[in-house]
Amino acid sequence: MAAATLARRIGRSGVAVMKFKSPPVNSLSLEFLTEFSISLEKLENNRACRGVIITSALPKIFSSGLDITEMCGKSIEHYTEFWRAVQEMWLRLYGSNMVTVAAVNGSSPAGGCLIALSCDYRIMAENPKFSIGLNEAQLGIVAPFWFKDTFVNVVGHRIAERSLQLGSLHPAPEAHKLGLVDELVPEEKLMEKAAAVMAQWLALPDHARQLTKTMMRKAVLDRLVAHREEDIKNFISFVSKESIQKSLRMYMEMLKKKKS
Ligand SMILES: CCCC/C=C/CC(=O)SCCNC(=O)CCNC(=O)[C@H](O)C(C)(C)COP(=O)(O)OP(=O)(O)OC[C@H]1O[C@@H](n2cnc3c(N)ncnc32)[C@H](O)[C@@H]1OP(=O)(O)O
Repeated sequence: MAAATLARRIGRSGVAVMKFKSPPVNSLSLEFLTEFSISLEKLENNRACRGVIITSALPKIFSSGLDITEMCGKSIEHYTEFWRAVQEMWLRLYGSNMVTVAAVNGSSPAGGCLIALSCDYRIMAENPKFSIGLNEAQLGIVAPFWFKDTFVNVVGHRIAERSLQLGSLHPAPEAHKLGLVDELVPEEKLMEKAAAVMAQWLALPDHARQLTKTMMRKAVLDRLVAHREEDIKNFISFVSKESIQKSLRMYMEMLKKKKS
């Protein structure tokens, strides 16, 4: 692949560390998503690997979510390929047999939040400037049902309903209070804590933990698998609307203006 987005390392403990490295903000482009899914598949098939810690190599940003330029002014074929790659990434991560720990060392809106939500445990740097949440509504777009299902499974229906409707990005302390992240630690302790949590989860017999995880997540995973093509059609029809294209363009302009 042209851009090296990820680094992987499997230690003697059977734990891989995956670091997102796609400057400037780890946005989830088609290339990034494809590389991420392939990396997950390789780790999944590697018997030496029992767990993965996902973090960012960039300062202040875990991931800025789906790459908005992939959803602006592109062909139907491109939207199809892109959305299939988003689905594939989620099916692999949410359905992983490995223990997955997100070490959230920066802001994590929308698709970035989905990645963290799809892990078994989330530890975030206790910096109130870092925020996390499914903010799709703020862009004038709607989080798909499987983003919503993943969110509900973590924080419960009421918190998810309010947070999704408002497109809230929660500063780290609030995210912790809502249960969106499991723990806050000083940024310099993040990886040490992630390794300790990982060791705790890996102390259990794999088969019992894996079957329990499958039992908890299967219904939500099966729902997307059963409606995958319909979900792609919905995405294309939604994102192709001129009103949605306009919202996305305006949002990108707002991001650029913010700088100047
Ligand atoms: C239609 C069905 C549902 C589809 C579901 C979609 C889910 C999604 O994930 S949508 C994406 C939602 N993401 C966001 O709302 C995040 C937007 N970005 C930010 O809020 C900020 O960039 C940041 C907090 C992540 C980082 O702020 P910082 O000040 O450090 O950097 P910036 O100057 O804002 O950005 C640098 C550079 O990157 C571009 N960029 C940022 N985010 C994205 C993105 N998600 N996709 C594409 N490009 C992005 C930004 O425009 C800047 O570009 P330039 O340097 O060219 O100006």
